[in-house]
Amino acid sequence: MEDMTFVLFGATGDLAKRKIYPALYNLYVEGKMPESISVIGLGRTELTNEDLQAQVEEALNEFSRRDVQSENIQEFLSKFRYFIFDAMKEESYDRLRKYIEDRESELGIPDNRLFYLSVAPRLVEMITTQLDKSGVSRTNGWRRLIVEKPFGSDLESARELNACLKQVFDEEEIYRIDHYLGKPMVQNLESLIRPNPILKALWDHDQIANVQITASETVGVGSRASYYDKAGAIKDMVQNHLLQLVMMTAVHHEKKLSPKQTEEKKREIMESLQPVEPENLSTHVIRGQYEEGELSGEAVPAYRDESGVTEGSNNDTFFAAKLCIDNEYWRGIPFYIRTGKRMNEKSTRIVIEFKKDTDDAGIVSNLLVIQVNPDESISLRVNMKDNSTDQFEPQYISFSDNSSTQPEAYERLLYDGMVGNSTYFAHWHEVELSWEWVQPILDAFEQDEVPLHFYPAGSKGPSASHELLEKDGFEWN
Ligand SMILES: NC(=O)C1=CN([C@@H]2O[C@H](COP(=O)(O)OP(=O)(O)OC[C@H]3O[C@@H](n4cnc5c(N)ncnc54)[C@H](OP(=O)(O)O)[C@@H]3O)[C@@H](O)[C@H]2O)C=CC1
Ligand SMILES: O=C1O[C@H](COP(=O)(O)O)[C@@H](O)[C@H](O)[C@H]1O
Repeated sequence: MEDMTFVLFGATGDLAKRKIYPALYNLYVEGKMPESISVIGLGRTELTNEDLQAQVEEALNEFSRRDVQSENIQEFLSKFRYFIFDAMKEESYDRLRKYIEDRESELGIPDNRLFYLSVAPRLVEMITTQLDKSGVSRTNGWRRLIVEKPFGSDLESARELNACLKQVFDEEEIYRIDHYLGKPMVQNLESLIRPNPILKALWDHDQIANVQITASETVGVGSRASYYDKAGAIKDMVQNHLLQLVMMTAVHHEKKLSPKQTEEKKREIMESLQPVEPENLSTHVIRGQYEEGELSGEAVPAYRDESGVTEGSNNDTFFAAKLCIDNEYWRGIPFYIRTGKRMNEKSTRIVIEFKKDTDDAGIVSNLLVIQVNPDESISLRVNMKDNSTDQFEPQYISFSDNSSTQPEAYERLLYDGMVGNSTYFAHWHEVELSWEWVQPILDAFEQDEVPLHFYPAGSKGPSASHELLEKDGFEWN
């Protein structure tokens, strides 16, 4: 890997502490870092280099999947420098350029620069424009920009943001993070299907009855009401993570695909995704919000009673929909997606339900269950006869790998960013097409044209989401 400077905007923030520092540390321990790297953390808070290094160490102790090793921690921390920086002040950028250049000379490294914008979306345009104007991003070596979610707050703002980034960086240099693409099981989808003819042969509308993608959470809005009450599940989870899971599941892997081919296939999936017709909005889309309820034996408040939520808010904390992909593989096969906060379980999974070819008593459809989160497993539901009762009973053939040695999503994505592999980042066309699919639904939510269904906290979501599948003769698995 080439030596570089890693410029972290938002070095004092929550994401840096919980995800970025642990990811960098684990990469370092595994030897997946450049020989020589300059990490420059930026923020307005007045810190010294030593203060930042102490904060990084504290974050590692709290959040790293691997215990901090006394023999290497000092060397790791010595790579970090802190630079006091206000993104809104133009003069900060000239000073930053000089600071980066001085450190590059000190370490004798080339001007390869990775800019990670772990800051509020409102700062992204200003930072990108000023990086160019000040020359910070004009390098002889390579330069890359990692941008956090959310990427825009609707179709128009996403296009504006992208236009701004494109004035400075080429698409190949922009790495839009969607941490679901960093999850090992999502990255393994291709290697699950392609080398297994038994699955590859079944991966289309002749054999599959429906696909179900669930991302349920037990947490509520927590302390994020100021953001979440405007975003809702649709912007927070659906426009990005769930639609990425749809793309990754629907891509066909007849042969090994190059990153570019994967990108094109994902784009084709989104182009084939049918918009929800206005007359189907209230039947194919379910908007929900949690009421008070119980989780792990504890009473939890209704969304509307959570701190920071607007009184009488109609924000969606649950979203389910029926999607149709009109291409040769998936025509006629519904994809059902759902996500919600304050559900009965934390689980992200992709379930492929196969068609039944007999209605014999006790026979159930075969299911391939790909558990993405929190545990990773693959299981296949098959029909087995119980010899003692002579009845069919569903049985599961399962494989799971829950070892803590697996690199986490941010580790994988940061590594890819450092080596310049953008396969598991969201490319602009995917992001734009996702917003295009979501936008009419967002508009309908804003106009209150889609009913809001309430569900008790700790439940499986509103009954309307179950009816969505029952109408088609299915149920959520
Ligand atoms: N936290 C999370 O779990 C997740 C976060 N994200 C995204 O990551 C990004 C960062 O989130 P998070 O870390 O939670 O946010 P925080 O509010 O915790 O941190 C914001 C960071 O931005 C810095 N900052 C704010 N204003 C300025 C400024 N004018 N100039 C320079 N630095 C500034 C702050 O530093 P200082 O105050 O010192 O200036 C701080 O380091 C956001 O886009 C968020 O949507 C995405 C997924 C999950
Ligand atoms: O991006 C987000 O994801 C988390 C859920 O992520 P997971 O990896 O725990 O499944 C969600 O809680 C959060 O609201 C959202 O912003």
